[in-house]
Amino acid sequence: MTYWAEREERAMKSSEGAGRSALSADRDGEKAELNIVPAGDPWKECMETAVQLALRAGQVIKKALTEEKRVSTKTSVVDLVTETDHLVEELIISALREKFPSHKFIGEESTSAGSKCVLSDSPTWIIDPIDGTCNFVHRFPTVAVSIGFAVNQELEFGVIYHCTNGNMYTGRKGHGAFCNQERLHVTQETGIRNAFILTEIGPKRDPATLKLFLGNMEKMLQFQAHGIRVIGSSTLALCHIASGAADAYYQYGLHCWDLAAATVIIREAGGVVIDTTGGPLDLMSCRVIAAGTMELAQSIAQMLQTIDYGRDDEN
Ligand SMILES: O=P(O)(O)O[C@H]1[C@H](O)[C@@H](O)[C@H](O)[C@H](O)[C@@H]1O
Ligand SMILES: [Mg+2]
Ligand SMILES: [Mg+2]
Repeated sequence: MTYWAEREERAMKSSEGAGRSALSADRDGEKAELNIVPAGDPWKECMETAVQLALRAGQVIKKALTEEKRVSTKTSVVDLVTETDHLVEELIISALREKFPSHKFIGEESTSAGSKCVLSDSPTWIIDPIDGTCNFVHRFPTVAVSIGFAVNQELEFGVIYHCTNGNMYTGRKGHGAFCNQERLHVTQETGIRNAFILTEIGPKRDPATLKLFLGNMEKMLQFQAHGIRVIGSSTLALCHIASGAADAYYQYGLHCWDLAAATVIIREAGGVVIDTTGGPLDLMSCRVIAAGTMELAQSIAQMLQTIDYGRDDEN
């Protein structure tokens, strides 16, 4: 059992059930003996709370994975959402609002319900309650909860919890990135040839989009990339870049709540996260390239045909 799974079990035993916020687990003496949050960190308490809430959310998601689900669709017939997505987002945001009433929140399902997706200078939590909902609906165990945090529009830390294998990925600006207790480092691959590349399909399935998506994959393979994989969770795919399990990731059609936490984790693992044009990352642009090296990221940028998914902050 992983370190975090053991902690999760202890947290569960010290509280009355998954419904209680992680904060009460804290109050029951399950103080997080976290060594991933450096001393004197101004956002220490926030990051510790994020880890506790990710553990709590992970319990709810893991339990619901094999249960019957009520599934509905959002922007397309393959863009799925369940009652657990809503429950988990409400659990996380209500607990954070209670502890940090002046903070702002961007959540995938709140945004989908019409909340404005705007990143101000206020301390802002950027949350994907279940990343990999299509996987979740099909009981495919690659699902995560992602909690990012920004202040003055700068990403400060990220927490991504793999709900079924217990891997807790964390990154704090200027203090490194970890998976459980292990420090993360990206690869040093510089060329597409021999690279192991991850991507995601995105929710559009019209013929023109599919042609562009498959065309981009074809180009990578023509340049003799060793492999391309689509795992159905952009945040966990991005964590694989941070851990060195893959060399690069690109996608059109993800969102700021897929990117926020993972961007800190990759950068703190020594990697780069940029726009698909090769310029600086635009968190709201619904597109990204991440890689262990800037050379590899730029090579991919030169290759890609753009797929337009609009912006998170345009509505
Ligand atoms: O909707 P969730 O939170 O499951 O996020 C997924 C996106 O919906 C996909 O478009 C995208 O392709 C990725 O799979 C991403 O993880
Ligand atoms: Mg989601
Ligand atoms: Mg997502």
